[in-house]
Amino acid sequence: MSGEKVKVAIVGSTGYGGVELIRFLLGHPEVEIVSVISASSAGSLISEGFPHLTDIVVQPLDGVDAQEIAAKADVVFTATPSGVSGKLVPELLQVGLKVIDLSGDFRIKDGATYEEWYKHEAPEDQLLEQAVYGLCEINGDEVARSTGLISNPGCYPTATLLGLIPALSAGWIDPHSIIIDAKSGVSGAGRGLSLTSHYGEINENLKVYKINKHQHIPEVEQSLSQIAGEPVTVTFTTHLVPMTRGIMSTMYAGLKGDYTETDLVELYRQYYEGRSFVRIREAGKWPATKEVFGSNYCDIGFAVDPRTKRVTIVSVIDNVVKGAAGQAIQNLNIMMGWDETTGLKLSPVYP
Ligand SMILES: NC(=O)C1=CN([C@@H]2O[C@H](COP(=O)(O)OP(=O)(O)OC[C@H]3O[C@@H](n4cnc5c(N)ncnc54)[C@H](OP(=O)(O)O)[C@@H]3O)[C@@H](O)[C@H]2O)C=CC1
Ligand SMILES: CC(=O)N[C@@H](CCC(=O)OP(=O)(O)O)C(=O)O
Repeated sequence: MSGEKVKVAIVGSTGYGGVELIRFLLGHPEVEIVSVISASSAGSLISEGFPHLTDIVVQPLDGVDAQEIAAKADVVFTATPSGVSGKLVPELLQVGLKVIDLSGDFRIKDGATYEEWYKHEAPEDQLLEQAVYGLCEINGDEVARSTGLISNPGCYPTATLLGLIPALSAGWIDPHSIIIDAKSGVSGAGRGLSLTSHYGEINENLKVYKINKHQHIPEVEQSLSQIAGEPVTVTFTTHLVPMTRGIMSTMYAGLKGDYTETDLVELYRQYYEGRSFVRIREAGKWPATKEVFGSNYCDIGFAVDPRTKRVTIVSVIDNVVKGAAGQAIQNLNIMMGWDETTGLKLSPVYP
């Protein structure tokens, strides 16, 4: 491999976010994966747990050691659970690594709010301040100027914020009327075993969970409040659906004028002009999760009800790609000054 490639390491490489990072980074022309890391399986091959990577990833898993990672890599992705990232990331920054963290630990700027929703200690204020919230299409400029810590957005917030921000920022919707009804496939819960994602519990079932208690609520409210210039609260309800990948966020808001679906399509197409990964459906057409499966796209469609003066916005992503690994690589691309689509130009898997 070329010595000029950027050397990357992946902590949490044995999780769903980690293996998806491997899948995309193997095809990325500017990077070399120098270390795949596991806290529990160091020394073994990743293909023991993931046979689909047999003969593809042949280097044994490394242990979690900041100095060793820094000796090999320039950039490290931490695809680790919340609570774990909060403790590990400061060590990685201290040894000079650039870090892209996939957990929720550095997304909330206010430590007390983080502790209220995540139920464990927040990282230091200085790091929360330093972390750039990497919602690429909205904060790309900040990502490009980052000093070394990117906090990758949550899966639900990515679909939701990309769906709401253009209308909110144009002043077309009432910030106090927003209701979000979001649905996710089970891979959103990670690879760990739990009764919730057990086949017999999820197959032929539709479950609502964490009503008014979901940890992504303050993340969504933080961004919407910044855009609106005033505190915004949302009703946010999450559901688990019997599929592996995919998020659909269906959002309802009161319209502040007689805007049509065609107006919304035009507004959003202008807002996301030049951004390859957001696709706006024409008036009267709505996206489905299969239309983004395995890809870094976020597809958005609208319906306006003139009777209720409300708009319904439908936004879909693949939670493991645009909601995690794909957006993390998009952030790497922007941080390094590469085209944001580098290594990510895969069309969705269909059917
Ligand atoms: N799945 C998704 O759709 C999304 C996930 N996220 C976030 O991304 C992160 C990773 O998620 P996901 O891959 O789904 O989770 P998984 O549960 O599938 O994987 C997490 C990985 O973290 C590793 N890990 C656990 N404890 C430690 C530790 N103490 N030190 C180092 N590594 C550890 C584990 O590997 P090992 O024991 O081998 O080290 C495990 O493979 C989480 O914070 C999650 O919330 C964000 C958006 C979407
Ligand atoms: C289906 C499912 O269980 N999804 C998870 C998403 C977790 C996640 O991505 O967590 P952070 O973004 O906060 O790190 C959940 O709802 O908690």
